[in-house]
Amino acid sequence: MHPPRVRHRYVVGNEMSTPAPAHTPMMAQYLRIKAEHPDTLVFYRMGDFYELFYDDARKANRLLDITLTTRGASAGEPIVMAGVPVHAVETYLARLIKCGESVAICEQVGEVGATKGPVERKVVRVVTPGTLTDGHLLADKRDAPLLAVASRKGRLGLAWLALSSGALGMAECADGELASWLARLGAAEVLVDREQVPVALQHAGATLTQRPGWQFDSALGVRKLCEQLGVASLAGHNAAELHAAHAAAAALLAYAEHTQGRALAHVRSLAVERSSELIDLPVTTHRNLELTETLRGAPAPTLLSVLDSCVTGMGSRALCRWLRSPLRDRRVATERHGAIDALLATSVDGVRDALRAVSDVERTTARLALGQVRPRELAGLRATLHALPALCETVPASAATLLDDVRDALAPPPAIAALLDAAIAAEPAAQLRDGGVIARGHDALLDELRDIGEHGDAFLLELEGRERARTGIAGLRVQFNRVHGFYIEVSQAHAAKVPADYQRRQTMKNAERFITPELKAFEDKALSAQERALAREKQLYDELLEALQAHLDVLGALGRALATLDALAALAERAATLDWRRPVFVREPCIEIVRGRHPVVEARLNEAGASFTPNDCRLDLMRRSLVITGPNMGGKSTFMRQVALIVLLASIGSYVPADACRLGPIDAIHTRIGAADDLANAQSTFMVEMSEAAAIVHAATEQSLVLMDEIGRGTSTFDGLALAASIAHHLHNRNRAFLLFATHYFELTQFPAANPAAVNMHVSAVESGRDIVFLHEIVPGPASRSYGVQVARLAGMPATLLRHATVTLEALEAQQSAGQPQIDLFAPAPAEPPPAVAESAVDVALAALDPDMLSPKEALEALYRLKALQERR
Ligand SMILES: Nc1ncnc2c1ncn2[C@@H]1O[C@H](COP(=O)(O)OP(=O)(O)OP(=O)(O)O)[C@@H](O)[C@H]1O
Repeated sequence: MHPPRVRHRYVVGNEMSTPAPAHTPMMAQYLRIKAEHPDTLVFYRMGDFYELFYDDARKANRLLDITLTTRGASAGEPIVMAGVPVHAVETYLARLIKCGESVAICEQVGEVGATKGPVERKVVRVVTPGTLTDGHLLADKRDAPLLAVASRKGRLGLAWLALSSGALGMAECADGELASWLARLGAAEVLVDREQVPVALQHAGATLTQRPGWQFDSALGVRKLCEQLGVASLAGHNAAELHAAHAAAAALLAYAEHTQGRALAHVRSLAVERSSELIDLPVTTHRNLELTETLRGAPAPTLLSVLDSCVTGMGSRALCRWLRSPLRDRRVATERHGAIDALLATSVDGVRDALRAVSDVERTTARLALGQVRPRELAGLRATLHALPALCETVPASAATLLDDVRDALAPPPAIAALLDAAIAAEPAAQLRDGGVIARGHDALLDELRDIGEHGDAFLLELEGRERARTGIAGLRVQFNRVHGFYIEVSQAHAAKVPADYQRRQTMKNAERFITPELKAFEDKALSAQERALAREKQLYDELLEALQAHLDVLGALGRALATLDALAALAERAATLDWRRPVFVREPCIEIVRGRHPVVEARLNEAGASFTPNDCRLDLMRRSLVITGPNMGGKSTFMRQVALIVLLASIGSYVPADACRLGPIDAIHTRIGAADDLANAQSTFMVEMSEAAAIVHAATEQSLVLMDEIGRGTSTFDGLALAASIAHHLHNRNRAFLLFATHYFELTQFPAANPAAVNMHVSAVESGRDIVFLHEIVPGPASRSYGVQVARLAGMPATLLRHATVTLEALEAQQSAGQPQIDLFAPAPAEPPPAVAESAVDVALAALDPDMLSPKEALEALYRLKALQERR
C-alpha cells in the first residue's frame, strides 16, 4: 500500500512557486505511524471509532463493505477514510484475519489537551493470523500457531509458538519433509526470510509473512531463547545444536513480541521435536486418511470429528495435537492407555460433567500474561478455581502416573482464587471501560466514588427539602442540565427571598437559577466521580493483573492438565460408547487386528441404521504384504484405511475400533490413494501418482505401513501394470515394508506365488442374478473377477450401454485367453547393464580406415594422424 506522497513544503529551485499545503498535525501523526506499518492496516483511534485512511480505507471498504467517505483535507487533498466503531471492532478484526490481513491497533495513549496538537497515539498491538489470543477471533477447538522457517546450510529450521497457550516448539528438517511438518503444525501464519522463501512454502496455502533476513540470526536466536526460558544455555533443552532452528526462533520471538507490544511472560518452556522421534505422517497421509479435514476441506466427518467428544476447547486442541504428532516411542501412548483404563474403571461421566464448569484456562493465562485479559475471563478463571476441588474428586487415584500428574496440577495455591474473589465483581461488565468490574469492598476510594454516583439522587432530594424549609419557598427545585450542571430554580415571584449564599447562575423569563457552595461542591464531586471511578477501576485492575503474574507458571500447568484430562476423558468416553479396545504394544514387528472397523465409515453406517462388517488383518515378518483384489465398491479402500487408522489411534494412546490389536514398532504410515490433479503445481494426475509413489519408495522402511490403492491406473494398461508390479516388488523386497496393495490388475495376483511373505486377499461379493451383493469381508485368495459392469449397473448406466459393454468385455476376455502366453511380471529385475564405454576419436578414425585401399604414403599419414589423436586425449 502506498500512503499519499508527503509533499515538501517548498519546491526547491523554483522561487516563484507557492508553498504547498502541509499535512494537518493529525494526519502527519497518522502518516508517521503508518510508515512504520506499511504492510498492515492501521486502525487509528478517534473517540469511539477506529478510522482507516487512504489506501487502508479503500481496502477496508472492499473487504468489510464499510462506507468510504472523504472529510476535510490534508496536504491539499481530501482525506479518504472509513471507520469501524470501537465496540464492534472484534467482528471486523475477525473478518480481516480470515482474509489473511493483519491490523495494527493504534490507541490514544496521552491525555486529551496534555500537549499541543493531537493526542499522543501509539500502536499497542498488531493483530495477525498467527498471533491471535482473543477467544472472539480464534477457533475454540484449534490452535492457530505462528511458525517461522529459516534455511541454513541445506537444513530447514522451524520454530513455532501458539501464543494463546504459550507452547513454543522447535525442529529441524530436510527440504522434502517441510510439507509433513506444515500439515502437522497447522500454522495460521508462516514467517519467512524475504530473501529466500522455501519453494515448498510458496504453495502451502498458509499466510506467508516476509521478514527481513537479518532477523533470522542464529546467535540472536540463542540469546532470545535463553532470555525467554531463563536459562544460560540451551543444552538442557537438547537444543544447543539446532542452528537453523535458532535462526527461525530469533525471527519468531521478535515478531511475536512486536505484535503484542510487550514481552511474552507466559512462554516458559520449549519442546524440541525431531522427525526421527515421530511417526512420519506425510501430508498425503493426512489428506488421504482424512485425519482432521475431509478431502473437500470440511472439518467433518473425519477421524478427529469422530474422536473429539471433549467438553472444553482445551481438550479438543490437545487431541488434535496428539493426532498430528504420534510418537514412535510408546511410553506416552502406554501412559494414556493406562489413564483411559483407570477412567473407564470409575466414572468417566463424572469427570466430564465436572469439566463442564471449567473455562479456557490456557487462553486466559496467555491473555493474562499479555495484559489483554478481559474481566469476564477472570471471572471464568475464578469459577474454574472454585470448581477444581469437585473436579479433583472425580479423577481416579490410580496407578496411572498421567492422572497423578493431572491431579497435582488441579490444586493451585488458594491465593489465586483469593485475589480474584476479593477484586472481581460477581458479574463483572464485559469491558473494563464500562466500569462495574471491581468488586465492592475491595477499595474504599472506589466505593466512595461509586456512592457519589449512586446516592446522588437521594442527596439532591434531601437538599431540595432542606432548602425549601430554609427559604420557605415551596416551589424551589434542584435540577440538572448538561450545559449549566446543577442549579436551584426559584420562580421570579420568590426570587427576592433567596438567602445571601445563593449565587445567580442564569436568569430566565419566569425563574432565576442559583448555585450554592454546597451544591457546587456536590457537582464537582459527582461529575468527576464517574470518570475517577473508571480510572480507579483501571488502576486496580492493572494491579490485580500485576499480582497474578506471579502465578503464570501454576496457571499454565493447570491449563495443560485440564486439556490432558479432557482429552483422556473423551478417549475413554469414545472407547466405552463405541466399544473400542485397548491395543497391546509388542516388540516383534507385526500389525495384528482382530475384527477391526473403520471408525468414520462405521459411524456413518450406524447413523443410517446399517452395520459395519469387521475384518481381521495380520501382518508380520512372514506375511509382510497383502495383495487385495475384488470388485469396485467391495470395501478394499475402507479396509486399508481402517488398518492405518487403527495403527494411528493406538500410537496416540487411544483405544481402537477392533476386538483386539497387537502392534509392533511403527515409524511411518505412507499412503498412495486416489487420483487428484495438482493444478496449482501444474502436475497431471499420473505425475502426482508417480511422485507420491516415488516418495514412498524412497522413504519406507521395515517398520513402515504402506497403503497402495490402485497404483498405475493413471496411465495405459501396460505401463500401469508394469509400474504397479515393479513398485510392489520394490516395496516388498527392497523396502520390506508392511504393504497393503489394492489393485484391479488380476495379473498382480501372481505376486504372492513369486514372493514369499506376500499373500492374496480379496473382498467377497456374490452374484444374485445380474446383480452383485457386496459382503465386505476380506477373505484369503485372489478375486475371481471384478464385476465392473455390475457396479456400473448399480450406478444407473443405461441398459443399452451395459449390453454393449458386456459384449465388448466378452470379446476382450476371449482374445486374451487365445493370445500370447502370460508374461512373468515378477521375474527378477534384470541385472544392471554394464556401463557403456564411450568411443574415442581414435576408435572412430580407426574404424573409418580400410588398409587395403591405402597407398603406402596414405598409410603413413594415417598412422601420424592416429598418433596425434591419441596424444590429444
Ligand atoms: N467392512 C464394511 N462393512 C460395511 N460396509 C462397507 C465395508 N467396507 C466398505 N463398505 C461400504 O462400501 C463402500 C465402498 O467401499 P470402498 O470404497 O472401500 O470400496 P473399494 O473396494 O475400495 O472400491 P473401488 O475399487 O471402487 O475404489 C463404502 O463407502 C462403505 O459404504
